[in-house]
Amino acid sequence: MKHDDIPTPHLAAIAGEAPWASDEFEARLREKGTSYHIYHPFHVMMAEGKLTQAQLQRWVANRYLYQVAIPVKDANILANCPERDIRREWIQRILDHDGYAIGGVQDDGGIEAWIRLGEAVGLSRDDVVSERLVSPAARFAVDAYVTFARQRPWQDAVASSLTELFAPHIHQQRLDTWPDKYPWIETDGLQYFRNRLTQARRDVAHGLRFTLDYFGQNRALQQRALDILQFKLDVLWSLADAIMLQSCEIEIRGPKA
Ligand SMILES: O=C(O)c1cc(C(=O)O)c2c(n1)C(=O)C(=O)c1cc(C(=O)O)[nH]c1-2
Repeated sequence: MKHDDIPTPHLAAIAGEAPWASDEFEARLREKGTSYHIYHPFHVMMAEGKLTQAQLQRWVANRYLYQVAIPVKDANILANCPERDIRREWIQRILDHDGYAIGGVQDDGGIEAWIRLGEAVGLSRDDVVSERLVSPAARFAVDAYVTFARQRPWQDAVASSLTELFAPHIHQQRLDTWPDKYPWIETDGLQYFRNRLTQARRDVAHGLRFTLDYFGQNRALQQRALDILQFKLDVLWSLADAIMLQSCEIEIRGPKA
């Protein structure tokens, strides 16, 4: 689908309207942060120290699905993108998560750091990588994101990564609250969150620059970028819903549920 061929009626209706200035467009994207999953009751409970060890373990185990999906999602963006300049910057995201060993330099990557987080909360490596603790609904939520990047124009998939605008705040919140609220977690296990503080800011600077520029061409595209960001916020919210429901089940039926 090409972007000059916008089928959605509400976008067609505003196609003739003047685009918002870039700073207003950016402010509207940032306003979407009010529905970020940091406000989901499960994440609020997490920050308040109200989760049991079993609940926190389920969160890490389910979120592993998202961690392994991200580089696959990014590989789909690369595969769909004919622009070398974009690919040169975007490829870094895959290296961040998968790690690399190039010319004697090695980085184990974010997926490995996430597995170590799993170990720090008391799971075994196999508990995490086998995905046997994940809920079916969490899998649907994560699949929706990968499928979006696979099937939609690569520019849409770039815009869908912009929830990362809000991610440093939630990573910092965990770094600030977990040592006090969950002192049983080894602090080495929190390295994933420390790494993401800089990686997410760099990613988002690139993704935001592109989105403001490309989707800034007209009002219909600007609205489309906002709709895409809402879709991605909904993916993250649904993932948290799935984890919260599963963690209620284990409270009721015990850890074998
Ligand atoms: O822990 C979180 O709450 C959280 C949220 C998000 C996000 O907002 O999409 C990402 C991450 N973490 C993250 O660690 C990460 O690497 C990441 C990549 C992306 C993306 O869409 O490309 N989102 C996120």
